[in-house]
Formats: sequence, structure tokens, C-alpha cells
Amino acid sequence: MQRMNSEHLRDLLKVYFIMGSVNCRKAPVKVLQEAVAGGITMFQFREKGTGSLSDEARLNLGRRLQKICHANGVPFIVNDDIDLAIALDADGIHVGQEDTPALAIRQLLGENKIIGVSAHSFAEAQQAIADGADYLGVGPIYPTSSKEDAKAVQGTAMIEELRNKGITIPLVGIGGITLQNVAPVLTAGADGISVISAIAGAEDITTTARGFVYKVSLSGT
Ligand SMILES: Cc1ncc(COP(=O)(O)OP(=O)(O)O)c(N)n1
Ligand SMILES: Cc1nc(C(=O)O)sc1CCOP(=O)(O)O
Ligand SMILES: [Mg+2]
Repeated sequence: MQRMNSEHLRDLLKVYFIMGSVNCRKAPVKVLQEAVAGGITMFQFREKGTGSLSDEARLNLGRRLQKICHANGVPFIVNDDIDLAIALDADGIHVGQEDTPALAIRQLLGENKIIGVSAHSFAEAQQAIADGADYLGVGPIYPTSSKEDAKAVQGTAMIEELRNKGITIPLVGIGGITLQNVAPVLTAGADGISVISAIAGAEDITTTARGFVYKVSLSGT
């Protein structure tokens, strides 16, 4: 089995929607269906935080969301939980610096799964790449209320630093990204953006997702 081609992955990362049941104001299945209709390019199931589902309920919701992704050609990524990723045979997993190391995950999942790693410094980015990461998540770019333990806001400086120091692998910005502030993230060198609340909490989810697709297309990445 082969690792996913980086250029293909760059395309898939353009509008990367992340969501769990606690982020939704209506049924999660409906939220994802509407986001998919708007053209999201990748999805991460992040069932995390106060009131989140566990055990069978978590697995069942994951299954239902995965079905929607597969029916629409959208890769389905699991956040943090390697056992859930394996149980669902997800397309990949995203881990942070406090989660299972990417090296162990790569050894466990093999080459044909997507592994994303959060990086907050050049050293973390280098280590993630050495460990087999396919892409990096860099944030928080702007203030966010979707992650209780978010690090200090860094603006687009870390994305610029990583690119200036020669990091070329696919990279997304995350944290507080909206239709109004997305452009600088792309100008700084991100291939795409990761969004929870601006899409999951939108009045019109489909139109908002479509708006992100349009704004990312303007950047020419
Ligand atoms: C695309 C993407 N980037 C960063 C994160 C954050 O991961 P992590 O630091 O492990 O924090 P949690 O999401 O697990 O709270 C992400 N999930 N996705
Ligand atoms: C899951 C996550 N990770 C972050 C990081 O900085 O690594 S910020 C964040 C929350 C993103 O949600 P919203 O789009 O609602 O701000
Ligand atoms: Mg994590």
C-alpha cells in the first residue's frame, strides 16, 4: 500500500470540516449532510468535550457520519481515538502533541491511511514529518471557543515560519477561522482551512460551506 500523493491531499484539505455532536445545533447527520452539499473536501469526527457521546453511541454516530462521507467522496478522519479509527476503518486519524505519537500510529495503521498531526513549532513540525505525518494542523490562528485547552493565539506567524523554514508538506490553519478572516491564512501558505463553529453553528450551513470553498478557490492554492 502507498501513502497518499501530497498534491491530491492538498486538494482534499482545502475545506476541512471538523465536528462532533456537541458542536451541532441540530442533528449531526443533518449538519454533515448540509456541509457536504456545500462542498466540504474533508471531514474529521471529533467527538470530544462536555456532553460528548461515548462507547456504542459514539461508534454508531461515527458510522452514520462515515456513510455520508463515503457516499460523497469525502475522506473521513477520526480525531484522537485510534481504536475508533480502526473499528470504523476510517480514512485516517488526526493527533496532537498530547495524543498517541504519529510514529506509533503509522506503524499500526500502515501506509495507506492519512495521518494528520498538530504542530505549534518548527521542531514539532520536523518531528511529525519524521514520524510519518501526511499533513500538519497549525493553530490557533484566531481566538476559538471550540477547544477548551487551546494554546495561545498565534495569528498566521507559525504558518509563515514553517513555510519560510522549508516545510513543504500539506498544511491547514485552524482556530477561529470564518468567512471574514480566511484569506490571510491562505496567503500565509496554508493549503486549506479547518473549521468547526463557523460551519457547524451557521444559520445556513450549505451556503457557508460553499462560501469557504469559493474563498479558498480565490487563493489559487
Ligand atoms: C486539522 C486539525 N488541526 C489541529 C487539531 C487539534 O488537535 P489536538 O491538538 O490534538 O486537539 P484536539 O482536537 O484533540 O482537542 C485538529 N483536531 N485538527
Ligand atoms: C480543534 C481545534 N484545534 C485547534 C488548535 O489550535 O490546534 S483550535 C480548534 C478549534 C477550532 O474550532 P473553531 O473553528 O470553532 O474555532
Ligand atoms: Mg488531539
